[in-house]
Amino acid sequence: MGVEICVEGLTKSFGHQVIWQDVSLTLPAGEVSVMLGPSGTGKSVFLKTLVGLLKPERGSITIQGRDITRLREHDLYEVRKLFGVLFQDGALFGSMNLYDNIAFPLREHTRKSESEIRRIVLEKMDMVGLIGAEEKLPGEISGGMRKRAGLARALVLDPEIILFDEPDSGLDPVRVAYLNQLIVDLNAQIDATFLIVTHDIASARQVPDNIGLLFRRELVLFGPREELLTSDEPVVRQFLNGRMQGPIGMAEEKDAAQVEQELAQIDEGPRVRDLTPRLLPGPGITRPPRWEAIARREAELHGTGVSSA
Ligand SMILES: Nc1ncnc2c1ncn2[C@@H]1O[C@H](COP(=O)(O)OP(=O)(O)OP(=O)(O)O)[C@@H](O)[C@H]1O
Repeated sequence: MGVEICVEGLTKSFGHQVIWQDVSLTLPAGEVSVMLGPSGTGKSVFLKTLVGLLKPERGSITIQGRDITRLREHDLYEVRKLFGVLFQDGALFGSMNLYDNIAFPLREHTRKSESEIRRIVLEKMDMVGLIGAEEKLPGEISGGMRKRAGLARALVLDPEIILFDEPDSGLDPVRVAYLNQLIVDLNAQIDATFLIVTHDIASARQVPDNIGLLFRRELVLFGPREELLTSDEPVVRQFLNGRMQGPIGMAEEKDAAQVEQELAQIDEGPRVRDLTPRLLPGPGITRPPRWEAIARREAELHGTGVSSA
């Protein structure tokens, strides 16, 4: 059923450069959360810190009752097995075919027989729609297929938590739509806790239960999707609308007077509090109770007449 991750007062610096400070949030078990933020605000650093690859200076990350920032390497190794990570480029080995790439964690971290490994690898390749591509090399397939192969590899150890680092980067809008549907379907099927770092606002509007935004070395907001999508916070409005006017500058922050002047000139008209309908698991995917409840709520909100799959 996925596990909860509780982050409290987390601060990460490199030398004198503070990346973010005093970050507190809870990723609820089994839910999908998205982390947004301008480039360079430390979203990837946040993912690496959660999985224990980077050590924070202050704060705690509690998973299954243990603060992983204080674990020794051996115990951390055990906790890492709870995680599956989809890196930006899929992080596949270029010289290995997809089958061997996806089998790699099983061969490295388990004592399973080759026939058992085969069963698991083909099951995960089927889940991400890659059956038939076992012999392909990463260089012979499209970026979208590489992402799906990376996702299949992230799934083979049956993770409780999956971290996605910009799963949509480099994909065309149609492939992004397919990938989003795959993410929602997977969440319904495996019930793990998902955290997705993305720049894609359309995905952030449709996919998650919760959204967070990092800016100016702080977590500006983290909460239910509806809360962020309808927030009046200037940085949130600027980010969601992808416009230049507001606190986020080209490379550096703007001064307060300039921001105030820019905001005064914006005429957004009547606030369109459009809550984009949530993406639901596709037909053929059995909806667990959590997704049934979401579908009912969506149907009430949007009058879509959505019923169970
Ligand atoms: N190992 C490291 N050592 C020193 N500085 C680092 C290290 N890793 C990241 N940084 C710095 O941390 C900051 C945040 O980087 P990060 O890649 O997490 O940003 P991001 O929000 O994911 O950006 P983008 O959206 O462009 O991918 C950057 O200034 C980067 O140079």
